[in-house]
Amino acid sequence: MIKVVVAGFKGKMGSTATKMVLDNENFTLVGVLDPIVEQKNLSGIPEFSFADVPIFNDKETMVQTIDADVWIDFTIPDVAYENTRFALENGIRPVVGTTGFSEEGLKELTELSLSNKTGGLIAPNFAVGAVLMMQFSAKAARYFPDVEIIELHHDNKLDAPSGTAIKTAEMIFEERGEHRQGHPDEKESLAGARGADYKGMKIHSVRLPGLVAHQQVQFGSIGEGLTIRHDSYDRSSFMTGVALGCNKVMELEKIVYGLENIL
Ligand SMILES: NC(=O)C1=CN([C@@H]2O[C@H](COP(=O)(O)OP(=O)(O)OC[C@H]3O[C@@H](n4cnc5c(N)ncnc54)[C@H](O)[C@@H]3O)[C@@H](O)[C@H]2O)C=CC1
Ligand SMILES: O=C(O)C1=N[C@H](C(=O)O)C[C@H](O)C1
Repeated sequence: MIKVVVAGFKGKMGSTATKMVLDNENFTLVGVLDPIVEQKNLSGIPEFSFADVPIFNDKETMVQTIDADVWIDFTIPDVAYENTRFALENGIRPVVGTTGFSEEGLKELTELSLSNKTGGLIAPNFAVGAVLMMQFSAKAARYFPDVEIIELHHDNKLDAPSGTAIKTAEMIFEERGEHRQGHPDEKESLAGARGADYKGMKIHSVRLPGLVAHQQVQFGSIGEGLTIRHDSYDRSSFMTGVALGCNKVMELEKIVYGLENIL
C-alpha cells in the first residue's frame, strides 16, 4: 500500500484526486492539507463522510503527525515550489500538478531530489490525450515550423499562459529550434494583441466560464494548415496520469518533469 497525502484537497483538482486515492486499492489516504478548511477530519465533509482521514491546515503539523510515501500537490502557483521542496526534504515523493514553476525552480528541485535520491514527478498536464497532443505537435513542427498555441481555460485559473502551453512550446522548440514567424515589421496597435512570445512562438490565453482545459496547436504552411487539439471536459481526465505518477515515483530516484517521461 502506498501512503498518500493530498495538498490542496479542497480545490477542484485536489478534491478529484482525493476521491481517486480513496477509490484506488493500491493507495491509502493518510492525510489531506488545505489552509482554508475548518473541519479536522474528512468524515466531517459531506462528500467524504465515509472517510476517516485527518485534515491539516499546515504542512509542518502534517508531517509531524503522519507518515507518507507520496505527496500529491494541486495547490496554487505561489506555494508549489515550497511544498515540493518541503516534501523532498521530508523524504516524501512529490507528484505535482500545480503549475507556474520557473525554469530555475525546476532545476533546483531536480538537484535536491538527486542529492536526496527521492523520486518525484512534476507534470503540467496529467491527461494522456494532452501528452499526445504535445508530442504530435513537436513532431509536426519539424515539417510545419510556423505555429501558434491557443490555450483555453475556466476563468478561475490564476496563471497564464498555462503550464501545458509552456511545456508544449518547450517541446516544439526542442524539435524546430529558433524560428522567426509573422511579418518582421508587425506592430501591435493594442498591447498584447499578438499574445505572449516563447522563442518566436505566440501563445494566446483564453479564460471563460464553462471551459475546463483545452488547447489548440495551430500550424500554417504554404497552402495548408494543421490543427492539433485536446479537450479535457472533466477533471477525471487527469486521474489516470496522477495514479500512474503515484506508482512510478516509488521507483524513481529523482524528479522527472512531464508525464511523457514515465508513460
Ligand atoms: N497537471 C495537471 O494535469 C493539472 C494541473 N492543474 C493545476 O493545479 C493547480 C490547482 O488547480 P485547481 O484545483 O483548479 O485550483 P483551486 O483553486 O480549485 O484549488 C487550489 C487549492 O489549493 C489550496 N491551497 C492554497 N494554498 C495552499 C497551501 N499552502 N497548502 C495546501 N493547499 C493550499 C486552496 O485553498 C485551494 O483549495 C493549478 O496550478 C492548476 O493549473 C489543474 C488541472 C490539471
Ligand atoms: O488550471 C487548470 O485547470 C489546468 N492547469 C494546467 C495547466 O496550466 O496547463 C493543466 C490543465 O490545462 C488544467
